[in-house]
Amino acid sequence: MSPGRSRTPFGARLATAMDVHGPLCVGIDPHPGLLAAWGLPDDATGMREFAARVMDAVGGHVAAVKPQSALFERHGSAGVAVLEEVVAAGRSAGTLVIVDAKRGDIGSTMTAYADAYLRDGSPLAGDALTVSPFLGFGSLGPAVEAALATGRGLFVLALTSNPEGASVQHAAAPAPATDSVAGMIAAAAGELNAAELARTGAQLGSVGLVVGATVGDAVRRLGLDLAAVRGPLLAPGVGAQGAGAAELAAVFGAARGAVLASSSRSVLAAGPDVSALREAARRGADNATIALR
Ligand SMILES: O=C(O)c1cc(=O)[nH]c(=O)n1[C@@H]1O[C@H](COP(=O)(O)O)[C@@H](O)[C@H]1O
Repeated sequence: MSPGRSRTPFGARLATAMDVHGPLCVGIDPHPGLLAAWGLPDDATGMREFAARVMDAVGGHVAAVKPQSALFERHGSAGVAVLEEVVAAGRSAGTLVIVDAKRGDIGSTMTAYADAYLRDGSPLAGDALTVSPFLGFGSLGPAVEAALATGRGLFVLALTSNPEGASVQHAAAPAPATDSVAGMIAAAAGELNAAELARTGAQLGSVGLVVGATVGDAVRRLGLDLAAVRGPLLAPGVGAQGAGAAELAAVFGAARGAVLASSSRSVLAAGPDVSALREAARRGADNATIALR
């Protein structure tokens, strides 16, 4: 894939990858407990072997992988070097890499995060980045600009899978708006996608949302029109956090065609055997395909 402005936008690349492999993203979360279960040391060498096995198993076989940055950062620069290797392995395998670093900062420092995670040639730049809009959606401007300029994508936290998220994300926006905070985030992403899709003619924009598969009836209760976002909807919470096929179908309704279900521990628990991992990912993708049909 050639870097730079000529690259097909992330939303279009993700739509193709989901068509080919099914709507599953495999999270690469080297938790200490998983390293122990795989007989690996809790250090950078253990994480390197862990990540290499996951990439051997699923690289070229799933729509996307999502390395969780904090779990690599635990081992400092040696751990971050392993994260960089995962990004490079995804590129070699032709598998989209969503770096889950949940970055968000005031504009001037957001520019530096954008440079680290969304610039061609940066060793930490995958195909998309998770970002936090809770310093104001506008603070993400430098990331939006960098992502769209380089054919990358963003997943903006909107309705997160953890129970504590509701206390902020379900809150009503300040008057005169009537939307919830999550609704305002969805609307802002939708505006960016409308502009991108008007330019490119693609079906799916590059500014996605994170909406946990565990959020129950929140989408309906808050009146969110997720289909109107016209961007990908990353749905963590499938597997270890308790959501399954029924929850995926119920949470996303008419927007289900844009959903990329995400599972980490429930797939990784099948390791360390590479073929067992690949089989677990296959099963996850098949289940997501059926649930979101
Ligand atoms: O942005 C994320 O990836 C994310 C958002 C969210 O709302 N909930 C959530 O669980 N995640 C991430 O998704 C992964 C879920 O892992 P499992 O619960 O093991 O499938 C973790 O890496 C979380 O940090």
